Amino acid sequence: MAPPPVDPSPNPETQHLIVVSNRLPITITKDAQGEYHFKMSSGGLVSALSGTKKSMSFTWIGWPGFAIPSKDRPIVDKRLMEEYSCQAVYLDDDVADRHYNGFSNSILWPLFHYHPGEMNFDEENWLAYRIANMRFAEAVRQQIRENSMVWVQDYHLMLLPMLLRGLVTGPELTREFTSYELANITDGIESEDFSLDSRKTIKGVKIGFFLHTPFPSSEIYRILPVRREILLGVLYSDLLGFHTYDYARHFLSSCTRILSFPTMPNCVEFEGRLAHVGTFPIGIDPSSFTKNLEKESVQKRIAALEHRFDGVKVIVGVDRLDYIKGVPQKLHALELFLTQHPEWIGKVVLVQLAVPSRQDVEEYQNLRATVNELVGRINGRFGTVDFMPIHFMHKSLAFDELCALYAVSDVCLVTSTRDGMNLVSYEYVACQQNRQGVMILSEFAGAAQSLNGSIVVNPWDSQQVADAIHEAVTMPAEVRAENHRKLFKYVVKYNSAFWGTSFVREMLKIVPGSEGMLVLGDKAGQAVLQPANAGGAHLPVGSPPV
Ligand SMILES: O=P(O)(O)OC[C@H]1O[C@H](O[C@H]2O[C@H](CO)[C@@H](O)[C@H](O)[C@H]2O)[C@H](O)[C@@H](O)[C@@H]1O
Ligand SMILES: O=c1ccn([C@@H]2O[C@H](COP(=O)(O)OP(=O)(O)O)[C@@H](O)[C@H]2O)c(=O)[nH]1
Repeated sequence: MAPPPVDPSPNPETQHLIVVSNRLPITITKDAQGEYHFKMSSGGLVSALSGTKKSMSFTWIGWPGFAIPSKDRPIVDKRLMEEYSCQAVYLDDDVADRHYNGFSNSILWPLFHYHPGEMNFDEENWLAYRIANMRFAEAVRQQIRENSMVWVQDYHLMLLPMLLRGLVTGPELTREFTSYELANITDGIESEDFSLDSRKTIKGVKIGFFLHTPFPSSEIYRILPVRREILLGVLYSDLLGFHTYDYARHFLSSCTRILSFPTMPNCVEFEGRLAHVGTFPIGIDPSSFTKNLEKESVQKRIAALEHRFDGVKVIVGVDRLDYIKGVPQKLHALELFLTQHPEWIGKVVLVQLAVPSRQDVEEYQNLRATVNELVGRINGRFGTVDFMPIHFMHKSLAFDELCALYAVSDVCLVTSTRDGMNLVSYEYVACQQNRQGVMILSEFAGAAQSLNGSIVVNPWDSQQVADAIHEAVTMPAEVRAENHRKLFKYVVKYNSAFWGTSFVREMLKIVPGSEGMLVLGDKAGQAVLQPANAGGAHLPVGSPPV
């Protein structure tokens, strides 16, 4: 079967793209009068994809974040589609809770961030994960047409590529292995909406998947009781993207060790098809920060903060209150620094913003107590009537305030014990054109592979982090300027639009078979496999790791 001709200059700007993520990028609220309000949300994935939106048109499908009664759904759906090009996936409260808190954030999240001790595997939560993924598959199917490109985001939706592939491939083209695996995932789940009986072939559909978290070493990954199902779930994608080369490499070795599938450096071969694997480091939309800093109100706020912290070096920390962000490690290092350098007491403050996150999950509640205690202890030890070394806020900040805080800070301190990328480090660099502050970055954040010009530290080594704080607050202006120049150049060039368009361009280069699979030839039922991009180096696509 000859592959259809490929457009030699694929153009992401004209592509029909369906983005699917757990959360919609819109925060929906209902007031006392029963009226609905819609607002663009904040957060890493939202900011990255908002940048992409400038250069591509897409429909975004996701969960609205809370239960919306059936009678209200038509009006919500209408506004979402007309004003934001979005479609909601409605989940029952119990399914939503078990899918998000129970499976995604209590099993996959801790495991992917090397915290197997925090992992609580539970069959009910696994069932909810499968149900939620099926609901998403059904919602996406409503939008799919011939040659659609579907781009699935993150660990909440790792079964979706397989379920979608099942829905857009007619029974006549579905191989036995796939039928068996689909039955395994959907087994025992009654659904009016999701029925494999109604599947039919829709030609040219391409499916991409991007993981925003790390993919752990196969030695950690293999702990997962449903390790096979999750790997197979994403392998039905045409292109799988990761932030760093290491995450991609870990994924490939898990495919070899757990599934015994043949892998090449940039793809996995199975079921007569190829799943391509690539590295696409995400970025931010730097202009949204630089432009915001020009606003008069933000300039006034910067002046007020500079006055407030006159003569004091400000270290900023901006983290969701998550155990992966290494906030206790950061506090220990600050304590050590102040102990070893008492001359800096009263002259350095840490402004730590801890954004509330996933508060229904027990580990997050425990972390809050630990952090509160540490902040109290350090402030009690080094604080005076006039001065507190840590300004701690457990809240989220408005964008203007966040930009002003980034801009007035002399140092940004990121001590994540694992972090897929860490966009805060990029945002800090974007806001530092005037001050040219110092970026201290954990080697365990994906960003450390790209942000050349930072001081890279091991957050578990308190002495090293304390030394880095000292180096940062005493760094000569010309060294700061040179480091910032490199960092800023990188952040501007490898921005979120670059990330999004690079991924889509790679998808466009892949040649689908008539059934949307990457089979380039078929002899007597035996697939003849060739990489869609002969010699194509999907590793790395974005920028070379520094
Ligand atoms: O939606 P939440 O549960 O509140 O969590 C917020 C996001 O957290 C995770 O972010 C990751 O994606 C960032 C962008 O690629 C990356 O920089 C960061 O290192 C990751 O932790 C999660 O993966 C997102 O889905 C959540 O929206
Ligand atoms: O009060 C705040 C402070 C920060 N952020 C944003 O949260 C994102 C954090 O992304 P990152 O990749 O650093 O980590 P994640 O929280 O996604 O794991 C950044 O875009 C921040 O600007 C936010 O939404 N509200």
